Amino acid sequence: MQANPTRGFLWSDVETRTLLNIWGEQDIQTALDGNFRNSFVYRDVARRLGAMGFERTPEQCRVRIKSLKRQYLLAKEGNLRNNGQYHKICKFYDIMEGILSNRPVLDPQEFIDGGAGGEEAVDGLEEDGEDAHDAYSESTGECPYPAETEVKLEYPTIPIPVPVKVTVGNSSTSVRPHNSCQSGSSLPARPPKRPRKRRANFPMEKLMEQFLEQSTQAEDSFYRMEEQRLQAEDRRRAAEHTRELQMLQMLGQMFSSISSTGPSSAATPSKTSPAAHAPSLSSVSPSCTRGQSSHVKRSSPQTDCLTQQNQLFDSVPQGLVLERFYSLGATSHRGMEDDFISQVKRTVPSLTSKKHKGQDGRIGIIGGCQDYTGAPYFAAISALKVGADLSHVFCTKDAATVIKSYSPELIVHPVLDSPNAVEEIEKWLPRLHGLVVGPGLGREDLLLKTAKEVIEKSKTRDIPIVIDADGLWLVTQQPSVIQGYQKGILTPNYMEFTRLYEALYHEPMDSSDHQRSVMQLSVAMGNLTLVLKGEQDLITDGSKVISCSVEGSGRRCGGQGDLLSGSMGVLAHWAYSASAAGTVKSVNPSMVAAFGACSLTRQCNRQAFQKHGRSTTTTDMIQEIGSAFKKLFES
Ligand SMILES: NC(=O)C1=CN([C@@H]2O[C@H](COP(=O)(O)OP(=O)(O)OC[C@H]3O[C@@H](n4cnc5c(N)ncnc54)[C@H](OP(=O)(O)O)[C@@H]3O)[C@@H](O)[C@H]2O)[C@@H](O)CC1
Ligand SMILES: Nc1ncnc2c1ncn2[C@@H]1O[C@H](COP(=O)(O)OP(=O)(O)OP(=O)(O)O)[C@@H](O)[C@H]1O
Repeated sequence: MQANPTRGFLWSDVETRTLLNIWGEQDIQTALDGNFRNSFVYRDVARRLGAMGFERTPEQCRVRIKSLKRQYLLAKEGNLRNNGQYHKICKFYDIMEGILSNRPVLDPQEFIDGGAGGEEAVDGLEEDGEDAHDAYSESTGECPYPAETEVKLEYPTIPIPVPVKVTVGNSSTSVRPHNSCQSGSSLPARPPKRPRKRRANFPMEKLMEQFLEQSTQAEDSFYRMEEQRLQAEDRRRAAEHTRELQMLQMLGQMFSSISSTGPSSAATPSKTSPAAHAPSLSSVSPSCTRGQSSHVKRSSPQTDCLTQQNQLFDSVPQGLVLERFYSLGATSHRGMEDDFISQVKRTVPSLTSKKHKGQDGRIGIIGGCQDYTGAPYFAAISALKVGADLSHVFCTKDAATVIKSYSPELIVHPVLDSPNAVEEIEKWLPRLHGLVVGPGLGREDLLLKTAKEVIEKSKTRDIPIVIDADGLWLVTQQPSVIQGYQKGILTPNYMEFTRLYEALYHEPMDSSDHQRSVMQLSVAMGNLTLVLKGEQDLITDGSKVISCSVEGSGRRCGGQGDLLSGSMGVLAHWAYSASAAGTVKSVNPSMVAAFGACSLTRQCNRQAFQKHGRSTTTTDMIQEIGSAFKKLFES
């Protein structure tokens, strides 16, 4: 698809988030700060965006980033943070803050004046003073704003309801609504340049709020329309993609039936060619998880995916499938797994006699009700076995005695269904390093409400939060409870994933392309780290997908997900501590923790299965945590 140069301002939220993701990546930021020509950097940004399915020119990316920076600075400068107004001005404030707070201080004037500075210059497109003004208008569809207000926002060329009237001293200035501004040849004459000192007398903040509110409304309605259009386009593309795959599969079947009737059928000739250059098929499965087979009649669930995958790889020219896979920016080869394992190793705290109890982690589990007592126990004991010093369970009254009876190691609080549950749990939050919400929580409104409030309070304390099981049910009802919280990790199984996807996108996910779906969902959740559990665990933070395919076994007993979430709670605490201490760099700590916990769970499964075979239970797996951990992360 060709990038459309006339669509400069038409950026959907998802597209913008994806752009910010890419732009915020360490290597891009370093390149922008360093000696590279920015034109090269934005070319790379555009290429990566293209790989995610959004075709944009480098210039469009650059202008969009510049505009976002401007909005961010206006919001920041406008001192609107306290009353929460800043989000109206800059929807992506939190993401920008996350990225820009790690960068050298920005000069707000640089963006307000529209002058080119550092990162802004691009070969042949340098912006400077007034020229920058025009270049900006043309490529974004935004109109120049009277110079004395110094407000430049990105918004589409649709009517803004009421022109804002502004009084400066004795003179009154009518701020022209945006639709008066046409792109290209019909651009109005540029307003006369005013001396800068007049700006000081202007009632800037009030005007800015008023104007921005109106333009944001107009922008919102425009984006809604645009979103609908993009969704329709996505549906069309998905249908096309499915048709393509079906045709290729039919072709493959035709070829194999021809060759199997031929004289050399015993050598399965249809397979020889693709298999010869198939790069580690076991770790490259763009579409298969256990869940997908629920749509397919299956005789042997454990081999189902492999069979489907092999059929596809056998019948379809390899390049087609792999190209699509890699074009999504996904990496899943062995080297990537090794990299992540060594990152996890770096986060593991050393065991020294200088430490006191609690320093290696105090983890809280929110869950446990009359029906489910096993799940919170599994999660809490796994946290301890991985290496946390203390593990707390906050459960209902009737679950508490049962959970206590499983293990004297756990600290059990029977508070979840008490009238002042939130206050009771909040008392403990200052002492907790990680929270796991959901194992055995149940779906009663009252308990979900308590869980929601505890999540809100934990966010203000910057505690890493893993959400699993019924906690994901809550997120499906109210995604905003965790949306955009960078220390949040969601761990859905296939069922939980589809529910969440449909809640956010209002349409079924593309079950032929899980890589893309996890990425989309993560972006829609504000770049939350997401683990789609299955034959391979797919882990993403919206910028890339890594897959964990450490060998497990075919045994799928209930509770493995609880082992995963409990251990992830500890590893998340360790990863964020290591990141703060500079021990791990240039990598999202949540991704490291997620990868570590997935590898560990699978390794436990494998070891337990070697001993117990079909009778393996989660308790057997928990007994393997010590040796599995040592094998993976301490060898
Ligand atoms: N010992 C205990 O106390 C334990 C308690 N637990 C606690 O139970 C609570 C509810 O959790 P949950 O597991 O029943 O709900 P959920 O995951 O929505 O499954 C519902 C249905 O979805 C399906 N399904 C599931 N996975 C799928 C897949 N990959 N691919 C395709 N389909 C899949 C499957 O449907 P089926 O195939 O049976 O028709 C399944 O029955 C929660 O609090 C949890 O923590 C557990 O931790 C276990 C140990
Ligand atoms: N088909 C599979 N092959 C290998 N490992 C798997 C497979 N499915 C899941 N796993 C492993 O088991 C772990 C738990 O995933 P699972 O899908 O069982 O979660 P869950 O349904 O939430 O568990 P729970 O029973 O605790 O609710 C995952 O991290 C993954 O590593």
